[in-house]
Amino acid sequence: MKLQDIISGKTSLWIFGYGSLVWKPDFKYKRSKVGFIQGYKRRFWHGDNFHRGNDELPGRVVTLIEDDDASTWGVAFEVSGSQVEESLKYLNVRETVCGGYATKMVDFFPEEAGQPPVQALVYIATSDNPLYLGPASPEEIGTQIALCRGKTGHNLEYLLQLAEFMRSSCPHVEDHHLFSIEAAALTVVSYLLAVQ
Ligand SMILES: N[C@@H](CCC(=O)N[C@@H](CS)C(=O)NCC(=O)O)C(=O)O
Repeated sequence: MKLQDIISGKTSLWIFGYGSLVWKPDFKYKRSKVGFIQGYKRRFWHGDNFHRGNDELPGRVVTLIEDDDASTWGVAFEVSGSQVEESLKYLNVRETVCGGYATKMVDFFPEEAGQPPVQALVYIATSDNPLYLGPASPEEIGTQIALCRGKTGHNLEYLLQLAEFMRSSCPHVEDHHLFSIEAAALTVVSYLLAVQ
């Protein structure tokens, strides 16, 4: 895949989303496919002081951690022609400038049987990123998410929308990390509502 061919619109570009992009891409695309990438696990180990948190109370959003035995399910979006530049410009601000994510090319495997893998662009926040928060228990992460909000909305929305995507579009995938955090966050929310 040559960058020149993509920019000139000769070939399309696939962009893989595994967090907010799966339920809110907010850029124009030609088509999308559910599928997975190999060699990475999705973890709520990245901080967010813009979209879902602030400097005092950073939210938690997902990133990808290298793990040869893991795969991460999400959605790949195909962009072509003018959509390429438009989507990359938009994502550069949303993901890189505001979110601290860097880009990488990976193989994306569509869920449909017999479909060959395609190269896809993915946004990953690495552990050397100043916003990186690292591992914590589901209870700690769930509590942080239940209490945080930022310029785009509540951190809880970010969590619940991703959990709902996985249940509805990837029902065969058991994502213990995601669903244990969802359960912990909902426990905190039900407690806060009960003591109101
Ligand atoms: N790069 C991942 C995660 C993207 C993500 O969650 N990025 C945050 C930036 S910190 C975002 O776009 N948030 C928008 C929102 O929370 O609505 C993906 O492909 O979905």
